[in-house]
Amino acid sequence: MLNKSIMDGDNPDLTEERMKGAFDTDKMAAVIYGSEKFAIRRREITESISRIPQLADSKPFSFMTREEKISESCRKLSVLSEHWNQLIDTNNEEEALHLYREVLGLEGHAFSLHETMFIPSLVAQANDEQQEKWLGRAKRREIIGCYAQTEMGHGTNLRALETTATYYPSTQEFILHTPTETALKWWPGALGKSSNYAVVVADLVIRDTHYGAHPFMVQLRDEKTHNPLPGITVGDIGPKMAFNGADNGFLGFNQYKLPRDHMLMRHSRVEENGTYTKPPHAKIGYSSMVKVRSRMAMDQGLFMVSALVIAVRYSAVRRQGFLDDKSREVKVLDYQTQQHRLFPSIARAYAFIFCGFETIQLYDQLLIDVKNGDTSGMSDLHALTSGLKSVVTHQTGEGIEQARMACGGHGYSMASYISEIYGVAIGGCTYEGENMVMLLQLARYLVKSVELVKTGKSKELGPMMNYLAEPDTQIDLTSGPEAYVKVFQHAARRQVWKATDKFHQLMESGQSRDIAWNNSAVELTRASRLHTRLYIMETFIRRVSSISDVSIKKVLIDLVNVHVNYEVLDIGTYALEHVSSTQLDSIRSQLYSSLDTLRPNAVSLIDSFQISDMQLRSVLGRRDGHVYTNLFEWAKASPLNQTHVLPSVNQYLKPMMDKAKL
Ligand SMILES: CC(C)(COP(=O)(O)OP(=O)(O)OC[C@H]1O[C@@H](n2cnc3c(N)ncnc32)[C@H](O)[C@@H]1OP(=O)(O)O)[C@@H](O)C(=O)NCCC(=O)NCCSC(=O)CCCC(=O)O
Ligand SMILES: Cc1cc2nc3c(=O)[nH]c(=O)nc-3n(C[C@H](O)[C@H](O)[C@H](O)COP(=O)(O)OP(=O)(O)OC[C@H]3O[C@@H](n4cnc5c(N)ncnc54)[C@H](O)[C@@H]3O)c2cc1C
Repeated sequence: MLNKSIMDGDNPDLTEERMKGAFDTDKMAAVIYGSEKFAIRRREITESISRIPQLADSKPFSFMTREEKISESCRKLSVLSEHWNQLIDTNNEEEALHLYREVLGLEGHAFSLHETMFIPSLVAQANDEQQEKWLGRAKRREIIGCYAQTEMGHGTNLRALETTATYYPSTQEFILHTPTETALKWWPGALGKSSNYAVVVADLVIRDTHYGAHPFMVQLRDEKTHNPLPGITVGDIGPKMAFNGADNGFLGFNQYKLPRDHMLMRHSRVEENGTYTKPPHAKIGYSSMVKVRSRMAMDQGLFMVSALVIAVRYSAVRRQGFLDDKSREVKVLDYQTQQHRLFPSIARAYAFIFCGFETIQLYDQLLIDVKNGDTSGMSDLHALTSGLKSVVTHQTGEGIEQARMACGGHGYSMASYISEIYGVAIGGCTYEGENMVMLLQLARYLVKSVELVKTGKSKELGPMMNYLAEPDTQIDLTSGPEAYVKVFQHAARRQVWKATDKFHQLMESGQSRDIAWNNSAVELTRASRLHTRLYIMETFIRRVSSISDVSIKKVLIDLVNVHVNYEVLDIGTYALEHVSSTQLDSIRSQLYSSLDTLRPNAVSLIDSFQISDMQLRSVLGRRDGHVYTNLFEWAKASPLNQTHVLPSVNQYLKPMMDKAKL
């Protein structure tokens, strides 16, 4: 049995698909999750969780109010705390994240930011004594922390943050203060009601000099009563588009005193007498953001996969209309339009996850380098992750929305759960740096790279930038995926140079740097997107080439073929400057035949992610494929169906109709 999720009693249409798969889904899971060991651990953790009944949802999540969702996740966290050490290796971040995803899903919970930003901030920014004091407590979950940076008035422009941390040598204390309404911290996840500590980013002020954003470890609530401490105003910012199991919060300080050693001092310091030592790199305080951005390709890939698991399984059991055989309706997955809607996203999801592995490793390496005093890799990783987070969040949003539409009417129902996945995923277009802003950060790096080439310093180009210095060459599209990489290189190079030239010309014409930049910004963001998509394609091909298992490699090459053909067509207007319209026609034909080739493996490709029903929370996407029975059961469980006649009918509708009868 190659697809390990074949079970007796499953919908035969899905079983048929799983039998068709030409590769072993466990082996594919090992490729997806980076190692056989981790793929096995994932399955073991999922299996162990399923044996703890208290970790199951107490009722369908879609029927819960915000309060119920928050209470349910807290209940599960308290159950988890009894089992933590048996379930996972607590020092393994990936195992912990898998456990959270399985048990708590994606709508947020009290520890969402604790693991992803609070602890990483302490790890990267606190000095040894501070880590001694807080890290153990945080890791043991004696305290709950979050990351409070964004304010009501400013999220992007960190230099304009208004919350001040003013140092007074006389008392050796900082005074944290919120001078205006717009200075209220606004948005931080798990801040409103759950966290009792926060890493707060505030403008450091010493003797009237403003040193800009610095991180501080701040206690927000009493550890015994959980009440806010005097001088602190904290609360929930209200319901959001999605993520409503999370208490994103607001936070204000009224002359709140903080001991000197609560500024995180690994990189910058304030001495007792107020002497300030600046960090070895100006942006080192931004590392918690780079950490999360470096994870986003992986996380977003998994969001996209969740939607695709639902849409592809559903498409394999949904029968509507006829092709050749007029005696039986076809699975909608057999329609070319359906495949075109879904398969390129499957390819992107694989590509994002492979990119995610690279950037996570690059961040881990950077952390070590920075600890050893070497900050030279910071700009490269900042540029890479800025572009990547922007492109993957945007494309993930597009892919999930297509997946929803691919499920027809039932996709629109919360039974599919796709709208929640969509809402959560597209939050990523905004958080951790608004996408346009981050594309422009990468653009700075691209422009500088062109300037190096122009001034004969190509040798100093950073990783992935050499193609900017290379001349255009003839492209032979029959030479395999590398030819498509060449198309992307040509297109990205041309756009990067074009945007840079425009920026330079505007400055030469007398515009200031900032105005010239703004007037070139759309072209610059286009350059950043093309560059990033080139990186994604190259990484995908590189990863697939390194695989030795023949059956796995074969299907992944099929997926690469879908990817490269689709991507080149998708940048048609740029590609046309390098390939002819006849060549584009032939790419189109190849795309259609690659969709056809992939078709038998579609279900196995998404099954390979081994996302449990518990995590998926989708009635439509369940592994067993009994869509209609499951859907009816779910609808019957709706709170509206617990009584035949709603009170609102008796109170309003009936009297209204009765009156009309008179
Ligand atoms: C846009 C910038 C980067 C601008 O910063 P700035 O200090 O004003 O910079 P500038 O003077 O314009 O200079 C730019 C320069 O600073 C460099 N730089 C910027 N960031 C980094 C970095 N992380 N590492 C290394 N270098 C960095 C850039 O490369 C530029 O270098 P250059 O001047 O070109 O040589 C910054 O303000 C920023 O990062 N804004 C985005 C804010 C953000 O991401 N907030 C996230 C809040 S937490 C959150 O959302 C959590 C959600 C998680 C969840 O819910 O799961
Ligand atoms: C779900 C969610 C969770 C979050 N969690 C946290 C958290 O845990 N902690 C935390 O501190 N924050 C958090 N945030 C806040 C988030 O990081 C910010 O909202 C984000 O950085 C964007 O900043 P902004 O809101 O100021 O947007 P703005 O910058 O006001 O964006 C508005 C528009 O202005 C444009 N714009 C702004 N500046 C420029 C520029 N220089 N050039 C061109 N265009 C520009 C943007 O592109 C955008 O179109 C969260 C937000 C969300 C949605």
